[in-house]
Amino acid sequence: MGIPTLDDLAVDGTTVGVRVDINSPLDEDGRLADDARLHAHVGTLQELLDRGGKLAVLAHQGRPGGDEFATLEDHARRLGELLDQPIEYCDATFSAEARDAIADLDHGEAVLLENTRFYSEEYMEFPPAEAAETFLVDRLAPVVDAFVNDAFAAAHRSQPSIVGLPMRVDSYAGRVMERELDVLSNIEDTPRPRVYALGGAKIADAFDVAESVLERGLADEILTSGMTGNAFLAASGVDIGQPSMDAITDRDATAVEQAEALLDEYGEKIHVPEDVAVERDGERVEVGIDGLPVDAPALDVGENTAAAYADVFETAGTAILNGPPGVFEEEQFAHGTREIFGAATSAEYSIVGGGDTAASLRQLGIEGFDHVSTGGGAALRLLTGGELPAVEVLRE
Ligand SMILES: Nc1ncnc2c1ncn2[C@@H]1O[C@H](COP(=O)(O)OP(=O)(O)OP(=O)(O)O)[C@@H](O)[C@H]1O
Ligand SMILES: O=C(O)[C@H](O)COP(=O)(O)O
Repeated sequence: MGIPTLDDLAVDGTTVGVRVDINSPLDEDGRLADDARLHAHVGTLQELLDRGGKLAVLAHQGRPGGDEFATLEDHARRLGELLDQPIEYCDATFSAEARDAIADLDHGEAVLLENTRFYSEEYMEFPPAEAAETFLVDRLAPVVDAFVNDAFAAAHRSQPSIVGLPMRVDSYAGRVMERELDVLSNIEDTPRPRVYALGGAKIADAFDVAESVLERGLADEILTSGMTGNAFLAASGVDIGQPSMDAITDRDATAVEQAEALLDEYGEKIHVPEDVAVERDGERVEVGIDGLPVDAPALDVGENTAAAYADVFETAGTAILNGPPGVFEEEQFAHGTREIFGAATSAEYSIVGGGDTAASLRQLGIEGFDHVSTGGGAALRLLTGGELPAVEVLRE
């Protein structure tokens, strides 16, 4: 992998800054609604604690002004439960109070510092050398002996706690980062045929993935669903109806043209839904292509599409999933997600990327994947052949 890992770090007795990504959905009371990302970092944190580290843990939650912009107090409580030892919470990130909390740590103890994004610089993107001069880095670099970046899900952000600290402190990839890079940087070594199931509502991201993996010869089949599938259906010449078209063009005004261009060039590899499901009088109603257009948005693929896609996975070497096939949050439109994602586990090797995609698996209780990435945007960046600033700076 070419970057230092925890195997290269002499932990005992040292103070280690650890960047994790525990950015999570919150409920109406601002409490954690899902702790999957906290679970993911338990291995790295436990290892560092067991090896005698004093851990200053850094993380962000939400975006300034957003509903999920919140303190990390509840995260510290939950991390303590998961690690079976109290994790101190400090309501400061790099002030004297935070630095004192770090200085007071004993071997095998950890403090979770406050949401890094409470400080404006942490929500800006900088080249690493400039990030190294920010206040957060300037104040924290002198009080840690080493830095471990385990925040794969934020590795596409060139922000101070991600790219600035490694410019000033000896730095290492944590176990989550190491595993994600091992899997997602080596897609070309996975068994064929390689099938990508691209759904969800981030149509532009799905097109980027499709274009990149088709151009690079990585994809043998692409199964389109969700709003992405609706756009491909429209691009294939089917009148899907105004409500579905509006939903697509609200997201991306040129979506249908982009889908047309992909179909023109790679049509034989791209599967388009053959039926959809809409809501009528509160009920799920299946509509075949012949029944389109309809005056309601298509919120799921239909049963025939789900069955056809499930068949493709029967003989797949690798299944790569990004974006749920329907509005799985509503039970009546979860059918496509349940069937298609459920069938994907029959591929020899299966990988899941995307925050909502992973959440859909947990919600529907679908298990058996070889790798469920903690990352959304970061995983996509790797799947489309891009570089991650957090990783580049660990190489230096
Ligand atoms: N036909 C559809 N119409 C509208 N929304 C849909 C449809 N199918 C799926 N969705 C919605 O897509 C959303 C998830 O799509 P998204 O592309 O954001 O997934 P993701 O890549 O896993 O997530 P993220 O990028 O946030 O990590 C879900 O909330 C789901 O309800
Ligand atoms: O959830 C994510 O994708 C990461 O935590 C990064 O969050 P951001 O998109 O708000 O930078």
